[in-house]
Amino acid sequence: MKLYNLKNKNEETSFSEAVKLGLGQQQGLFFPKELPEISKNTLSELLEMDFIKRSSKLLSMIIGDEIEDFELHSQVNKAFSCTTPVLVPIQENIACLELFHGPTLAFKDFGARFMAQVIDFLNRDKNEIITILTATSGDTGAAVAHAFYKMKNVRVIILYPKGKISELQEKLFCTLGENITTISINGSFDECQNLVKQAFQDNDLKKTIGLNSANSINISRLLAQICYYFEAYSLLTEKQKKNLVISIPCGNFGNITAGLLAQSLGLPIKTFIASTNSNDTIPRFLKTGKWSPHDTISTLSNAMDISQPNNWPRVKELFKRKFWSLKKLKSGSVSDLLTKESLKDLQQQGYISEPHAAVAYHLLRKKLKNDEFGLFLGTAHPSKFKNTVEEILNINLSLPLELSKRTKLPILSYNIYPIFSKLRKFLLKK
Ligand SMILES: Cc1ncc(COP(=O)(O)O)c(C=O)c1O
Ligand SMILES: N[C@@H](CCOP(=O)(O)O)C(=O)O
Repeated sequence: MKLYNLKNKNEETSFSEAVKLGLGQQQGLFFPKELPEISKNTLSELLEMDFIKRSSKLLSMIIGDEIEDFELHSQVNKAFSCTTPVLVPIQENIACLELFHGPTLAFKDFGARFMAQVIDFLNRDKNEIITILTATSGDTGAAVAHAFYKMKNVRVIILYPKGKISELQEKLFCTLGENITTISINGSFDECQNLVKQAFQDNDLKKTIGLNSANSINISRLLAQICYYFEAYSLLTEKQKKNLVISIPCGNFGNITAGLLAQSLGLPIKTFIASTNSNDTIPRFLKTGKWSPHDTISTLSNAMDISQPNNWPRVKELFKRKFWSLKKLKSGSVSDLLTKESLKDLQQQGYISEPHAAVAYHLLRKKLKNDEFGLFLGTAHPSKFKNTVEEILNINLSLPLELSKRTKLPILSYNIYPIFSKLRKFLLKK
């Protein structure tokens, strides 16, 4: 597989190099040079396979012969076997694809766990120290911390906006210790993400600490996420497959990039809806053609509180390469008030959800036509937002073991201001 840097198309790399580099020169994201198209016959064969076998096959088709099939299969098996997606019918024409049955109760487990397997493979028999610097608005941090926990020669540093993630999200990754260091930043997620990008521009630092990132900057994260769109499709009836609309709760736009890549490979998805909370840079851009991010606003769906979505250049590139019009992409933003109403609406139908999925559900209901079938993605377990969900729905939620075993542990985080020189000092000292 060859990839190029979106900021400098002359910079080309292999998949392994792109995974090791994370980000290209001038903070440019890597993007696949070839976009294979799967024939109808191959697609039918793939859809007959189980999740692990199909995902290994798909990733092998995309990545090529850089990683042998048996090795890739073993990586996918280790990464995905504890995170199987579940399809839950809500109404006759709407279902939720739950992607939160992994160890950290969010869809981020797919990408983070696959990336950890690839890094482990690439670093095997080498004694290089790697520093995985990652920014999180709540869920990526936990998935990355657990995926790389106690991995030899890897240290993980996670930055998150202080006071802007849920208490339980924080407990899930800031209580681990060992090779996991967490830093709360006095600022927004966007500032955390900018610190990560700045670190990549510092060549001395990069070399000294063996810098990498497990944000969706890293292409391995997104390739892994393509796989669950195929799984979703395989779980539908023939009628449901016909006019399939998928609504995705969007923050950094990694999830939707993976979905659009799945579509570009030949998965017959009719429409995607990019659903955001009040951090609506993309819906406004699609409406007006103007790029004008506002300051990041705190909302109920905190993991989507992102005003400069990192993956947007990849979405734009894909549309350009496929000669698709951006008009094809539906979008919208949902206020906290409507998020609450949607959560209650789901509760009345017997389904307990959480604010991120509720944003996607709201726009799906609004935009779905009579002859269409709609899926919204359940990206996190409701218990990660226990206080919020309990208050809105007037219920008591019990905690899954993954969370309950961490609630009493102390938070081990450091705290700094979003100033790069401070982070640099920390990274060199620690
Ligand atoms: C629960 C949840 N839903 C949705 C999102 C948004 O996903 P993406 O950043 O891939 O757009 C996130 C964070 O990324 C999240 O943690
Ligand atoms: N919402 C994410 C933000 C990080 O984005 P990613 O695309 O790099 O995973 C989170 O939960 O941390």
